[in-house]
Amino acid sequence: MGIQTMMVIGAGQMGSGIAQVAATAGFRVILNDIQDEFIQRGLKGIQKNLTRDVEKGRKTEQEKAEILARIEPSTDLQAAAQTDFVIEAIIENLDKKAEIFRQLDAICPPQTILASNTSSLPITEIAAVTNRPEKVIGMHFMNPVPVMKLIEVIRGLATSDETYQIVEDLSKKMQKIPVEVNDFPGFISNRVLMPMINEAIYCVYEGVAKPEAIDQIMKLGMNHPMGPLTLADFIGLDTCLYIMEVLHEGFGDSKYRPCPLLRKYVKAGWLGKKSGRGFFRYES
Ligand SMILES: CC(=O)CC(=O)SCCNC(=O)CCNC(=O)[C@H](O)C(C)(C)COP(=O)(O)OP(=O)(O)OC[C@H]1O[C@@H](n2cnc3c(N)ncnc32)[C@H](O)[C@@H]1OP(=O)(O)O
Ligand SMILES: NC(=O)C1=CN([C@@H]2O[C@H](COP(=O)(O)OP(=O)(O)OC[C@H]3O[C@@H](n4cnc5c(N)ncnc54)[C@H](OP(=O)(O)O)[C@@H]3O)[C@@H](O)[C@H]2O)C=CC1
Repeated sequence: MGIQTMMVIGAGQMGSGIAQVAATAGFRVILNDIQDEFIQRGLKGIQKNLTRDVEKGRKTEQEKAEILARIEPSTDLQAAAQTDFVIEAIIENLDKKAEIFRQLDAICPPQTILASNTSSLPITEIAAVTNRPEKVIGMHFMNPVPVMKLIEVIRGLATSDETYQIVEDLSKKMQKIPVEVNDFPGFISNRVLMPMINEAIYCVYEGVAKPEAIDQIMKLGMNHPMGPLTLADFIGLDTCLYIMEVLHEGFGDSKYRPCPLLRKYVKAGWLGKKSGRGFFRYES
């Protein structure tokens, strides 16, 4: 199956990054969100990244213009009827994702593959709301999408070999490296990463050290490019909390309990970099 047109649903930090790499790989991309304002914000980010590529001599002005011209904004989910492939990147909420997949199943032609960029939610359950579970798969990009090489590809219980192969080929076409995992809460990436971040938050909560010190220890001592609290702010504290809740509920093990300080920050609207404040402060 030759993929020509894809839809990316959710123009937040992940969706806009995915649209950028897909358009750069030559695909026509319909970038969908509930409000045009969010799409315009996503497009602005893509434009900024491409301008930096031009300034650094990695792309020409013409290539930049061609990539941007391949991205079409749309607030109408019905536009998915024209697509061969859909990647959903809305907020990390099972009911909201299931609702989108239910609608997509009714809108899209039967051959269209429906992928989710979920960080932790069960692909098998998302697939089960559709009449095409063999064509539903997890395609988990890492943040920042234009930079990070990995795509964690998650096979739901019913995902077919053909669907897996198409996603593996597509990932390579987007200059990424796909790695296959099975469908368990948090998959591999966030089952390993998020408890470390949660533990770093417990260290703040218990007054073991200041956020700056915790990050410095992990950067200088473990060679992490970002400390865990800066990384949590970068991912989004709401997303971190949702993922911890999925791990906690999915495994029923208290070792995954989200730190109360994480809950408090999210309730206060301190979502990290995207809201201007999390463990650290950011200028918009
Ligand atoms: C939650 C989940 O479900 C899964 C996840 O995604 S978990 C998060 C996974 N991501 C990480 O762990 C990221 C950890 N951090 C890093 O790797 C690095 O800090 C970083 C790549 C983000 C930035 O690197 P840095 O060396 O500190 O900064 P900087 O020199 O500004 O950037 C390095 C390059 O990345 C690019 N870059 C940085 N941030 C970017 C962004 N948001 N978008 C696009 N490009 C970006 C820069 O342009 C620069 O490119 P060139 O050198 O080619 O010009
Ligand atoms: N942040 C990260 O580091 C990573 C996140 N992910 C996953 O990617 C997904 C998106 O995360 P991220 O980009 O960070 O989140 P953001 O909050 O940046 O973006 C989510 C976007 O989806 C929009 N949205 C919400 N509901 C709908 C809907 N029904 N239809 C269309 N658009 C909708 C939101 O609009 P509004 O603002 O109005 O809600 C927002 O623009 C999540 O599943 C997350 O777990 C995966 C890898 C890494």
